[in-house]
Amino acid sequence: MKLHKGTSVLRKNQFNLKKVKMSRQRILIKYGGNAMINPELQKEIAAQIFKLQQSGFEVIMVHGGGPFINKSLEKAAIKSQFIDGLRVTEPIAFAEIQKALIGEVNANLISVLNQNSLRAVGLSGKDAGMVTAVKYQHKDAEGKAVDLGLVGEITTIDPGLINVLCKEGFVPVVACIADGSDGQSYNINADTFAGKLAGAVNADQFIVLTDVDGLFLKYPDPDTIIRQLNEKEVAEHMGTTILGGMIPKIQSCVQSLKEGVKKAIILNGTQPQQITEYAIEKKEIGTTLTIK
Ligand SMILES: Nc1ncnc2c1ncn2[C@@H]1O[C@H](COP(=O)(O)OP(=O)(O)O)[C@@H](O)[C@H]1O
Ligand SMILES: CC(=O)N[C@@H](CCC(=O)OP(=O)(O)O)C(=O)O
Repeated sequence: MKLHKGTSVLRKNQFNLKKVKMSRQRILIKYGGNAMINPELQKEIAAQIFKLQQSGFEVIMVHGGGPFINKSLEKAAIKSQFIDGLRVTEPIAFAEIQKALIGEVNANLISVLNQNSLRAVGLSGKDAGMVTAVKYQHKDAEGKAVDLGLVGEITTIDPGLINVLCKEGFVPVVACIADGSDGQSYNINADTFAGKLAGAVNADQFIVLTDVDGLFLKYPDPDTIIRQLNEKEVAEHMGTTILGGMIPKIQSCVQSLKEGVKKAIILNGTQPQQITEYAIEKKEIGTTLTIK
């Protein structure tokens, strides 16, 4: 059949679009902590995500917001305690944490992203029952059970909503909270949440943004940055080189790789240009995790 010239161009474009969509790479970015507190940095992060989309990537963001939660709890005169990097979450604290993460951090982030050319959609794990959780049963170094309150462990993830949004060019921005089938809502460490979600949505790349260039062999000396680390080396460095906030970041990267993510890296979110330097310009930066 002979097609009208215009139609044939349209068909050709549609075909190309389909092809691009089918081969689109998906990047999940974890954004949190100190790299989040400066609004100017948030604008730059938005510009980086825009560049990724222009280059054909689908982008999903998971965010934390530790410093914002700390402020909210302080304001409400609720004491906050961390055990092994996890915030002990009493019900009264949970209410403030949920307000801070969904009502403040997520809402503000969405405004910044959408004022900077993106079509970002604010979510938490609760939406459409995307992420479900159970109470996390923590054990200390001696194997003794420790009650962390409403800290959750992810049980299921339904990637359907994320797939629909990404296909249409939206940027899902997900706060690290989920419901349990027991009627409780849970507070989940954002690194852990992000790594699990990266695996479940078949992300090609998982980028963890923090406030340093990567993992340093001798923290805080940036000249000792470790460019690549495999699972065996992670085990060797755990508790010696890998300390504090780096523990859940490294663990979530390894977890995501085990669940099929192709590349996992820690980059400096206070240097937002690192995102495209890594994903588009392929510069050798950050700390890359591997499982081989
Ligand atoms: N070996 C290490 N190399 C780099 N940073 C380290 C290392 N060990 C511990 N850290 C700490 O981990 C921090 C990042 O974790 P965290 O503060 O939880 O980040 P975020 O707030 O971005 O979630 C760094 O600022 C640093 O203080
Ligand atoms: C259970 C637990 O510790 N939850 C975290 C969730 C936020 C988070 O992880 O934020 P960052 O990524 O900014 O650290 C908390 O309450 O601080």
